[in-house]
Amino acid sequence: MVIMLTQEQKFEGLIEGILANGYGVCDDFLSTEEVASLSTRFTERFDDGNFKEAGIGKQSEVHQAKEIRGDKILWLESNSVDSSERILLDKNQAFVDYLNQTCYLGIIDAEIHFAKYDIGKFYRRHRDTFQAQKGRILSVIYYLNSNWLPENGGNLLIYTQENNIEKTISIAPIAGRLVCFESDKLDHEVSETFRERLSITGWLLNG
Ligand SMILES: O=C(O)CCC(=O)C(=O)O
Ligand SMILES: [Fe+2]
Repeated sequence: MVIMLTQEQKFEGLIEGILANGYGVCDDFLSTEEVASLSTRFTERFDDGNFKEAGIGKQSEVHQAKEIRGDKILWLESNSVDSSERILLDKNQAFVDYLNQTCYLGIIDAEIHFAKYDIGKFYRRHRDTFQAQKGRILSVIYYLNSNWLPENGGNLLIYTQENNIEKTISIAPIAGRLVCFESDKLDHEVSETFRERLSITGWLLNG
């Protein structure tokens, strides 16, 4: 039997995960139709030619960054009027409102980008609050990859501590899934992908 969760139950599940383990995972956070609409928009915007190689700090460091991360990104405008982008921005905002109401996180803004990893690309182990990225409290990643198979690689690896022993959690970037974790607490990486991998990554900011 398929159990359909309400949006509120999905938010609760994510928050429980973060409190218990440091990260939350919610499948079907985006519906099949929403994934399709966002994927089409993603491709349109990529084809416009405005995606940039992602950096790891200042723009001048993009060159060295290639050893560390290989994705191409495009930032979303928070006031976008595109209907597909609004689906994502409004759902993200609904989650922010719920977090603020129930956990008093004081989130006042979000920065969100499309990210495309071509075959052979990866993002080495890192934390999301390096250098000037203060104010990031939660990282959110929405995945858009239908029919993702284990042999496609490209997993999000999250490193957690259990009784001082490091544990690696491997999460596949499957369509509709949202992963959320505290930006300053968890090391994570994207393992090499063997298929084009599309996602939308955001940071919820309290300053
Ligand atoms: O795409 C992912 O699974 C993680 C991406 C990531 O860690 C980042 O952009 O900082
Ligand atoms: Fe990250």
